[in-house]
Amino acid sequence: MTAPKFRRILLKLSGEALMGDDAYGINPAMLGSIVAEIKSVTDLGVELGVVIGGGNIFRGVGGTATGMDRATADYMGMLATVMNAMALSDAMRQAGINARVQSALNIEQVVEPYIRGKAIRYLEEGKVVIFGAGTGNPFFTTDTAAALRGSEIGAEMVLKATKVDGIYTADPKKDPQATRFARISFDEAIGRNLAVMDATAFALCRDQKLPINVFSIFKTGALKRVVMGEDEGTLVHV
Ligand SMILES: Nc1ncnc2c1ncn2[C@@H]1O[C@H](COP(=O)(O)OP(=O)(O)OP(=O)(O)O)[C@@H](O)[C@H]1O
Ligand SMILES: O=c1ccn([C@@H]2O[C@H](COP(=O)(O)O)[C@@H](O)[C@H]2O)c(=O)[nH]1
Repeated sequence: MTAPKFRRILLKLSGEALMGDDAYGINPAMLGSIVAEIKSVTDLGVELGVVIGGGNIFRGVGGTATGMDRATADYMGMLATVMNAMALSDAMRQAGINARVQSALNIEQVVEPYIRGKAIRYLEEGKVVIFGAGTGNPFFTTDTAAALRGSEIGAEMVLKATKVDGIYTADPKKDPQATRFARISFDEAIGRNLAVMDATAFALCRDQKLPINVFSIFKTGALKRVVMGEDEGTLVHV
């Protein structure tokens, strides 16, 4: 059997994707199918860190729309990602995957704090590490957390698993004429202001020479295809 192309990766999972067909929250069937995709790569021996979003529960910008203070709303958003991380970890446990949650915000009665050295040790032991609470700072996103944790753990690639199957010339959900890039450089993605990922995340990955692959979490086998080095979604390169 062919070996995976990557030894250690950072997977950014869309929070919104967890809703499945529901209007809010975590859909158990959707969670189960995401875990099955993850198991297909952990079974290959790939070391996996995961950052999960919170858009299925709460986003800071949504809170500010109702007059809430931005930083307060962002802390709520970060706590939403911890709930998703806990749900994902438990679904992994049920599927026989050994996972640990580490949080960038201290809530030690609930999950352990983020400690880089410990996270790396868990990865070396074959455990999946789920990084909750984003970067721990308001005004950032979980995309930036993925770029940050990916850089810290020495991941060879950031895999952004989202609701669309790659990066397009414009948001494909709004513009049916948009066309997909097979590959795009960081400079072009930033220059074109492509909103699939925030510019801070793109810039950090560019500086760290950490490639990103954007693909659909709804497409069965796509995660494994990326890990095997096959052509899937959009590759963002230096
Ligand atoms: N140029 C583009 N190419 C592809 N998708 C784009 C583009 N511009 C905007 N998008 C939108 O960006 C979305 C993905 O980014 P976003 O981080 O908002 O969602 P997410 O991955 O579901 O994250 P979250 O974890 O916050 O829920 C896609 O669903 C798509 O509709
Ligand atoms: O480093 C971070 C990461 C996230 N937030 C807040 O959490 C929500 C949910 O994250 P998404 O990336 O949008 O899924 C986000 O909208 C922010 O409000 C943060 O403040 N800092």
